[in-house]
Amino acid sequence: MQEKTSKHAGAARKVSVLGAGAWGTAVAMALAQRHDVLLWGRNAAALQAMAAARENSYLPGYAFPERLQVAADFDAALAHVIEPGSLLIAACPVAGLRPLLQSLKGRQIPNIVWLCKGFEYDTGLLPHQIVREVLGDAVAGGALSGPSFAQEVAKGLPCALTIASESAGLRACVVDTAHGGNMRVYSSDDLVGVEVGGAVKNVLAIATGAADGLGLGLNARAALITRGLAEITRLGVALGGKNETFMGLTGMGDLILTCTGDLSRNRRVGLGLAQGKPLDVIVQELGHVAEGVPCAKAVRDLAARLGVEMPITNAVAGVLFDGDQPQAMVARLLSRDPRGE
Ligand SMILES: NC(=O)c1ccc[n+]([C@@H]2O[C@H](COP(=O)([O-])OP(=O)(O)OC[C@H]3O[C@@H](n4cnc5c(N)ncnc54)[C@H](O)[C@@H]3O)[C@@H](O)[C@H]2O)c1
Ligand SMILES: O=P(O)(O)OC[C@H](O)CO
Repeated sequence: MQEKTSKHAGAARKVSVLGAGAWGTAVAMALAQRHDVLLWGRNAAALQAMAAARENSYLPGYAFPERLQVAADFDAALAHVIEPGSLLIAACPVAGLRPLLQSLKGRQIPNIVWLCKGFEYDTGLLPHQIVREVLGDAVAGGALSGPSFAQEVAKGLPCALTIASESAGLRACVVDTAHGGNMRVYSSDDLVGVEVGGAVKNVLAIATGAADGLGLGLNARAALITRGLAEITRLGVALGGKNETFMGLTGMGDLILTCTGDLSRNRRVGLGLAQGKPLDVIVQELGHVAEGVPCAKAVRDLAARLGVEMPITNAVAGVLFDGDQPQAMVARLLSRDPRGE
């Protein structure tokens, strides 16, 4: 894992990353160690500043590799990946995925990979379902997910991710492109399981942040993470995911990272709620997306429709949207009837 160039590292490819937030930039930087990467963002002024400084102010102090170029021209980003075997990466939040994909409709695009973790707020759809709705079945696509803070990846620290796709060709292309150096990439055909794990862990990180912020201790934290994993698994299996996926990188792995790592924006939402800060103030202070907020509402609605029990998610949604106090969230969880584990 510490080797600079793995023997599995594939030949240089063309990659375009659409979305120049923290994660899109960190992934672009990692891939530009070996590939020609073009990073596109919708804010031309921010892109110009990045091109001049050779860094993104979201990730201060981490210089862009030579093979990373930035562009505000959407057509140029698509032209960059015209050759077969190239990779297009959608790196926006879930809320931006549908509009971004709509601008790809009717264009010639290669394999597409998305990095967002959540359910769409209004529809309750997972990212792959949005991709299918907008682009149809003809385009091979997959979700790249797993425990990964942008700052650590930008710094070049080791991480392990999973590419989930129903297309074996897409999985092979992504492994060939991204596996190597300090990044390990595993494959899975369980798109639903991988996406559900990545989405719901954000809600549970809000719960854990709130519990830690209230000083409830490490025992409470471990209980929330463990029962949270049971909750993720129940929903994921009900939606067609595989049980074992939730024990892997995109399930338990990402849940542990996000619930315990102070780099997590979702955990920081929970810490802020415990301090009594209003949600809009917390979100404004973050300056980044916290997917667990819209996801809590989408998951609460979906679980109710499916008859899946999700007490921690419901308690988080109560604090976020119904004016419940974080202390009441804990009391509500503790007062549930005893049951078999
Ligand atoms: N930051 C991380 O450590 C990390 C790690 C793994 C996964 N993710 C996931 O990646 C996604 C993006 O997170 P981030 O950290 O980059 O968020 P961020 O808040 O740092 O940046 C989001 C970026 O997306 C852009 N954007 C929004 N809507 C868009 C649209 N329609 N078209 C193009 N660009 C659009 C914004 O302008 C902004 O630059 C989220 O779903 C997040 O959960 C983040
Ligand atoms: O900062 P968060 O809470 O959005 O989490 C980032 C990544 O999803 C961790 O894998």
